Amino acid sequence: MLYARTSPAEKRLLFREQLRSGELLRFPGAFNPLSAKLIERKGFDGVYISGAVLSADLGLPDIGLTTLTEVAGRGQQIARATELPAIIDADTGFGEPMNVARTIQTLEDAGLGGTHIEDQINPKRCGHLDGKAVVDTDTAIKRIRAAVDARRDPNFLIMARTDIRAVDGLPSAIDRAKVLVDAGADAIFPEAMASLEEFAAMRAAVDVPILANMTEFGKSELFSVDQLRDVGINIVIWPVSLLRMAMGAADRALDTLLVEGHLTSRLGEMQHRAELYDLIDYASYNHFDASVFNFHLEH
Ligand SMILES: C[C@](O)(C(=O)O)[C@H](CC(=O)O)C(=O)O
Ligand SMILES: [Mg+2]
Repeated sequence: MLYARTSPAEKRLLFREQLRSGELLRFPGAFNPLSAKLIERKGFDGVYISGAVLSADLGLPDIGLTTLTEVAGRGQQIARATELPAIIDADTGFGEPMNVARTIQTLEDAGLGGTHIEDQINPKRCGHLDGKAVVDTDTAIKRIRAAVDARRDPNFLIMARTDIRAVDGLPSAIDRAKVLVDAGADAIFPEAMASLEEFAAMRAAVDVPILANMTEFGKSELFSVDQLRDVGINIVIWPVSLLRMAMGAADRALDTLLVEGHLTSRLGEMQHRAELYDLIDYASYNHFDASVFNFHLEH
C-alpha cells in the first residue's frame, strides 16, 4: 500500500549484494510508477529510469532539455513505487562538476539506487545517433570524481557511461573506461558497443560491473540475457522498450477507434480492470478504510 516498504538505503545495500553475487541483473525501463510495479511483480531485479523516456514522455527529444528537478522528481515517483532498486539516467550530470555533485546528492535524496554520468559534450544526444561528441579525458574524470566525492551513502552506485566507442572506436572506449574506474566509478556503461566481442573485450579490461544497453533500433545488436551473461555482463537495461510497446499499442488502438468506433475487438489486449486493481493493491486500501473498495470481479 502507498509506497515501498524498503528504505532507499536498504534498497542500495541489497543492490550492492546482488551485484556482488555476479548474477546478471535485469533492469527493464519503467515509464511510470505503475509500470515499475509491473516490473517488480514479474520478478525482475530492478527498474531503469531512462532520460530518453523522461523527455519523450514530455513530448521532447532526448537532447538535454530536461532539468535536474524534473528528472529527480520523476525518479522519486518511480523509485518509491517499488521495492526494487532503481537506476536513473543523469545524462551529463546537468552541468559542470559542481552541478554533478549536486545532482548526485539530489538523486540520493530522491531515493534512487544509482545513476550514470556520461562523457558526452553538452548538449548531449541519444547515444545511438550519429554526430555525438565527447569531452576530453580530463573533463570526464572530473565529472566522475565530483560525483563520487559528493555521495553520502557509499552504496549509491555511480556508473561512468562512455560514449566514445561510436566516436573513436573500441580501444579508446577501453582506455576511457579504465581511467574512469581509476577516478572512482563503481561500474562502467559502455554505450553503443557493436558486438558481443566488444563487450567481452571491455569485460577483460575492467574489474568493475558492466552495464549493457539493449535499446532497440540503435547501434547495438539485441543480445539475449544468456548471451550477455556468457560474456560477463552484470546489468542489462531495456530503457525504452516498455514505452515503445505501450505507444505501439496505443497507436493501434486509436486506429481501431477511428475505423470501428469502439474498442471491443481489442479488449483482450487490455490490462483488465481487475489486473490493474490487483497491481495497485486496492484491497489493502479497503482494509485501511472499508468504504474505499467497491469493485467486484463478477460485475
Ligand atoms: C539509455 C539512454 O540513455 C536512455 O536515455 O534511455 C538512451 C536510450 C535510447 O535513446 O534508445 C541512449 O542514449 O542509449
Ligand atoms: Mg539517456
